[in-house]
Amino acid sequence: MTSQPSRSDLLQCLTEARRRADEGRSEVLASYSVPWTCGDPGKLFASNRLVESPATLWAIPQRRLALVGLGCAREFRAGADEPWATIQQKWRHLLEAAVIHGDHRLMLCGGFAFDRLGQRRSRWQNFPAAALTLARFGLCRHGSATRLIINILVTATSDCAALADSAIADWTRIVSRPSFAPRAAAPADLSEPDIAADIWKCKVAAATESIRTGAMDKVVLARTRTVPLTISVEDILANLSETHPDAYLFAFARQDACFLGASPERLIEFRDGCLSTWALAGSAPRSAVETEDARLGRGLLRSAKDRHEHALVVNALRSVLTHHCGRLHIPEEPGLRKLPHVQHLITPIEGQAHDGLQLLELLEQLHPSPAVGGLPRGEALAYIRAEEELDRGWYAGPVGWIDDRGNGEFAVALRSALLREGSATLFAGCGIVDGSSPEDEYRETEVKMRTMASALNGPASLSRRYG
Ligand SMILES: C=C(O[C@H]1C=CC=C(C(=O)O)[C@@H]1O)C(=O)O
Repeated sequence: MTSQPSRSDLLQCLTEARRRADEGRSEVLASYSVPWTCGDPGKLFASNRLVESPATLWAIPQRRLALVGLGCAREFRAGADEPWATIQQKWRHLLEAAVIHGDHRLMLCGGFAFDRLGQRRSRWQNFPAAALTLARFGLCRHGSATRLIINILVTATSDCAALADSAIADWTRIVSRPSFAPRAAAPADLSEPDIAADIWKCKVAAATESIRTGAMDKVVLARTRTVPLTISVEDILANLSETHPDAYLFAFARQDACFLGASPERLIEFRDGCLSTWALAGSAPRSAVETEDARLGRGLLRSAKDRHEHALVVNALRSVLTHHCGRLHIPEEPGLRKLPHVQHLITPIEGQAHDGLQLLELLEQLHPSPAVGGLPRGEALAYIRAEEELDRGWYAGPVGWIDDRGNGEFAVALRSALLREGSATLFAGCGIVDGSSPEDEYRETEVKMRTMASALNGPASLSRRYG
């Protein structure tokens, strides 16, 4: 069922917020929602991302879950030396006096840089170290039900009628904004060149040697590949959604840049104290031939090197979670997570958090897990900063959402690319442990980049799922 936003209901919500602001609050949130018939969330995001910045998209196609955020009512940030829990405190403070009209949850959506202390390069200039956005316009689809949400901050002097009118007019413009045509091929921006294959393999060899001599147990090294962008964001999202229906689809547009991907890795799902996280590490390619694919999977399950790489992640998650959980369930043996181009070892972990534990506090302790950083964490991060020669930006950082009850879900921003100025920079990394081979690790990053490479190649490549 679709209904237009009702001017009188929105005005009533805004007026009540102004009344509360008048009682001594500097600003009060008015949050209004109405049922909506969702078109294509990817299209809505893509056609508005340059005008309604920041724009956010979060979706799990298989679960029929999609969140789109356009524009900003309030953005919460944490500086490099501020705990992420401060964001949750500020969020709770804003919610205390909020006026809510409609049957919806209020949600922040956004992401965190992989390394808040790492060097910043220009390509990530609009992506802060931590930014969770309360969108001015939100679309929340859950199964067959979708709601349009309008969030507005009101002060004691706000003109509520003008706010209501401009919100309704802006939403009308948003839904009728046409899609962008696919961009013509533009020269790729190579001002920050990607590392040459030989040099990267030397880095892997050097890291393996460091590990062999006992400086670390594991380090994840990443690299990039930059290609011209010849396809629209709408088509990229449609391709990802079709090929990776059970992945976390995410897209964050900030000014003219857009970071997007299809992540296979859950960092945390948190619902009323029940939490779930996945250890995901250890990889093998897929094969289109079933028997060969099964052989590759068995080989991965038996590989001592991959089992060790995986166990380091499981143990690191266990040591964080034991402090915070009454009940904790960790299977003894990993299983396989099969994706279109690659298969991974996976251990799904579940627990019951102690009372009072906050999602963002836990998130900060879980990140970066050795699946994207290394072990010991401090040594691995220092090694990455010194040797990787890459600003990872939001790649391999947590991306996701948190709602007004403190529930939420965050994925690790893998299998992703940053689009900017006619080019797409693809990111991929792999865990280096004792016994890693530079050739194999290089090939593994190539395979991991295929998620984005094939989505960027347009519909023609989609039939070659294992190519
Ligand atoms: C760092 C990445 O993958 C991680 C997640 C799964 C498997 C991994 C591995 O086998 O190395 C990595 O730890 C990436 O995709 O860029």
